[in-house]
Amino acid sequence: MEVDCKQRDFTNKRRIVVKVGSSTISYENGKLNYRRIEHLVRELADLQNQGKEMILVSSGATNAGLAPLHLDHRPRSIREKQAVAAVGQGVLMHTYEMMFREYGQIVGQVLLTRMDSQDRSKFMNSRNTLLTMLEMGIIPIINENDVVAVDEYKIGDNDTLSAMVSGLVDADLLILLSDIDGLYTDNPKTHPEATIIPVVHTIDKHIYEIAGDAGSSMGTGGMHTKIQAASIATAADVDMVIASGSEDGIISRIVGGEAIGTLFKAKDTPLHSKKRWLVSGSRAKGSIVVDKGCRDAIIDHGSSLLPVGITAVEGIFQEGDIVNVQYDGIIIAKGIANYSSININAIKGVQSSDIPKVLGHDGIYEEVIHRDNLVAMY
Ligand SMILES: Nc1ncnc2c1ncn2[C@@H]1O[C@H](COP(=O)(O)OP(=O)(O)O)[C@@H](O)[C@H]1O
Ligand SMILES: N[C@@H](CCC(=O)OP(=O)(O)O)C(=O)O
Repeated sequence: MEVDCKQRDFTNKRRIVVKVGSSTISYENGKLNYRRIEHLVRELADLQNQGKEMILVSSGATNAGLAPLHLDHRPRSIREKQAVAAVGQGVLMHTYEMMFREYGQIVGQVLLTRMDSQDRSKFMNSRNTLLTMLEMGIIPIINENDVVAVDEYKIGDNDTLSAMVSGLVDADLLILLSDIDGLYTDNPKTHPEATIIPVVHTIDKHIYEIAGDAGSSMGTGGMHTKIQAASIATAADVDMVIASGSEDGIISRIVGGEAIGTLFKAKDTPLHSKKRWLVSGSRAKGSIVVDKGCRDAIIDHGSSLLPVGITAVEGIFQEGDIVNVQYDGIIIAKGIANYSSININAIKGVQSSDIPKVLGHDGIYEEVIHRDNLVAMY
């Protein structure tokens, strides 16, 4: 983990995704914080006027549905939460639409589920719509489609959704606004002595270990989902900043290059379309666990994944499915498997030249994942 307090050069960042959490745009009693929303809208509109392309990922539908339904807390059951979100999403959009109109901006609602990016053609469709909106000067306002998204179609948190969106539209910068002003060495709500980390260059196990759960009953996922988001964004070549949503003017200051919050540096390896989809849209069906040598070959040398470095296989998947590659308990890469989980189990630890001996006619590939179909996420 390196620390770097230098000014950041964000002047060329043109396409910017801003994500606001429920805790940023609502009060603790669940009601909307109009003052905050107004400041946020004003900043986004102003940056759009400067020629930037702004995209807003906004949480808060569930909270915004509480007051109209005379509820004082979020319901427990998923069905009721979905019904409340259906009401709240309308309230939220109406509020944004009115406020953005005051500043002469047109907004469009985009509700996504994992299904909308799971296969590559759907990924490209969602991408085309969003890019067309940007071309037309529309500010997309995105949330998960909570009303229909359950189980396997659910992304589950808007930190991850905003990182996926950033990859989907080739964003230059992702800003996560939260109730905390960055990643700390420990959860500052329980460890007041914790200090902020200004820059993270590599998202390693230590970074996951210090990231805890949500600080309020309103947030989903806490710092952990923000680190997952950073892993997707930086692998998709997008810089990401976590900063406080309660400071007025913070987005402009970040875009202006002030060293605020925690910056997660992009990998600086522009990705081709297929790899972009692998990182930002696809969902893994299982995991391949590798040893240290294999980890180093993939991360440090961009090598293919060979059977000799595999120690275990998790889940059931087929040849051609997308899988995570794990080392030491964290996901270090994502790729398309050349073999099924059953066959990988049979060839794990084996030299590539011996694959045909183990698998017979099925053993046609030297690599379990070819480097062209493998993206590092570490
Ligand atoms: N290492 C850490 N650094 C900063 N915050 C942390 C850390 N670990 C856990 N947290 C908690 O994560 C919270 C932010 O996540 P969350 O409540 O989900 O916010 P949001 O609603 O903005 O998405 C913080 O308020 C804090 O309590
Ligand atoms: N889609 C949900 C929010 C999910 C979510 O990630 O919330 P948060 O942690 O506040 O960003 C909603 O609009 O209520």
